[in-house]
Amino acid sequence: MKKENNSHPIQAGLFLVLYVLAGELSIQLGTINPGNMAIVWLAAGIGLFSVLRFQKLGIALVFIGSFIINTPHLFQGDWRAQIGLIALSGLLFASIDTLQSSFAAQSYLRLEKEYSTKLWTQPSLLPKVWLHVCFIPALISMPLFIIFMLARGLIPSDINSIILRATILLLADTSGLLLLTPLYPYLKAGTLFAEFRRSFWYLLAIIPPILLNFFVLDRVLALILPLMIVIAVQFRMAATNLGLLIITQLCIFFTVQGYGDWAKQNLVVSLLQIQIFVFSVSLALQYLAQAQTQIMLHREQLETEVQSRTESLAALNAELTTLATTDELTRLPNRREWQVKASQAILQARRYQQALSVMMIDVDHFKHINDRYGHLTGDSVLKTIAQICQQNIRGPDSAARWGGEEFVILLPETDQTQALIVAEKVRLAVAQYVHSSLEHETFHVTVSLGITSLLPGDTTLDNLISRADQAMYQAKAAGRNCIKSSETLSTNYLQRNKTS
Ligand SMILES: Nc1nc2c(ncn2[C@@H]2O[C@H](COP(=O)(O)OP(=O)(O)OP(=O)(O)O)[C@@H](O)[C@H]2O)c(=O)[nH]1
Repeated sequence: MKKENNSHPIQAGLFLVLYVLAGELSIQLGTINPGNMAIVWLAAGIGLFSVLRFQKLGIALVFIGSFIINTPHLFQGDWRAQIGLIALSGLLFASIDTLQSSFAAQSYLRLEKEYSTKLWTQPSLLPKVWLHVCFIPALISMPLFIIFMLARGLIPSDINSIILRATILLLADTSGLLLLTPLYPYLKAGTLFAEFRRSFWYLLAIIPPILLNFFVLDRVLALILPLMIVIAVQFRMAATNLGLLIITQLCIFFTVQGYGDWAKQNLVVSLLQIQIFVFSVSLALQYLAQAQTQIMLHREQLETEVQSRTESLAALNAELTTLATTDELTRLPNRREWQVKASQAILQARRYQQALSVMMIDVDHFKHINDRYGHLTGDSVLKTIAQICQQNIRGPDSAARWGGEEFVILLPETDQTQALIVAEKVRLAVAQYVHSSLEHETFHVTVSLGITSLLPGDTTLDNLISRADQAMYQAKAAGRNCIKSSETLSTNYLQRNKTS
């Protein structure tokens, strides 16, 4: 904040210098005499910047700047004799310039408030900016200048000469505003220099065709148009106006020096033609630059939209996949998902002649648990058993909810003996777990387990499921809370284990 305050007077001083330089450059490059009327009055644009940036101080800057530029050009003959009149004329000139800049700045702020960011991205708003910020302020100040200059005898009073000068004056002020106004948003954002650097080589490339036009062939000017179109499309508003500034200044300079196509005519007509050239080219290029900005913005919007939609679609897909493959209650893989995995595991086990076992688990007297403690407690029991199954298997194994109160476990690379050990771990863990009802009643639950292992004749998962199922029913028949294997060996092993 402090820095801003300190830099304020320095910045204001720089703007004053810039205003005077721009005005003097405009006068020195090409003027219509008598009357010292610049062809493109760049000071009008700098005046607009000053008022926009420094408000009241900016108005004072324009007044002082205009007085400094214009007063020396009002001297005619012996200045000592008419010093009072010259000073008064300088003050009047400065007042008209200040009025013009203030009016342009007010219109600019009004439009900016009305359209905010759209003001510089909507090509359809361009005519409005031209009219309100560039043309009307110039139109208001022009008659005042003409009347004043006629009164002081600074311009001829014949009607043709007045019309010509009025037109030149109007176009000069309008084009000064027109070329510089679009640069203000960049100046405000502090990105003008960066924009200039970005487009530097393209802007430099404009100069050779212009030199060629004025020194070698008169028609080469058309060459810069494709280049300017590229600049407008590639770099948009700031570079377009910087390019237009270069073109305009060089065209005025060389024409006044007597070079090129325009110079062959009457100089006044030549300069008028340059003004018209500036207008038509500016209109087309500024429109193109803004249309391109709009296309870019639309593309960015579309890209963001597509990206966010792709992301939400991916999230939705992931959710759908989870829903399609997971059991909602226990969060274990569901039957379909497990069947796919188990079928693949069987293929692999057969291919590499590896062992594989399947375990079927059924909760004992689950109907009774539901009836006694309620379905919510029954659900909680199923979730706990699912967790116990998960906790007692290894990474490559896979537990799933088969349906209702039944679970399955796939045990790749596991033979009958190893499968029995896993089954026993599950059985014991379930039997030892203390469940609690909603009414805080505690109870135990047991499971009956059937296991089977892959046999050479097993071509499908159904073979194993059906054997594991039968073994599980045998466990139920044998009094529940026990393990039965589809092979006699394991039955003996378990019976031995149970009695021990
Ligand atoms: N709470 C709850 N109950 C379920 C769920 N799925 C199935 N059940 C119940 O589980 C019970 C299974 O009963 P049965 O098939 O008669 O078997 P059981 O009572 O466990 O008897 P055995 O299997 O012979 O020991 C039925 O009452 C079903 O309503 C579930 O997701 N939540």
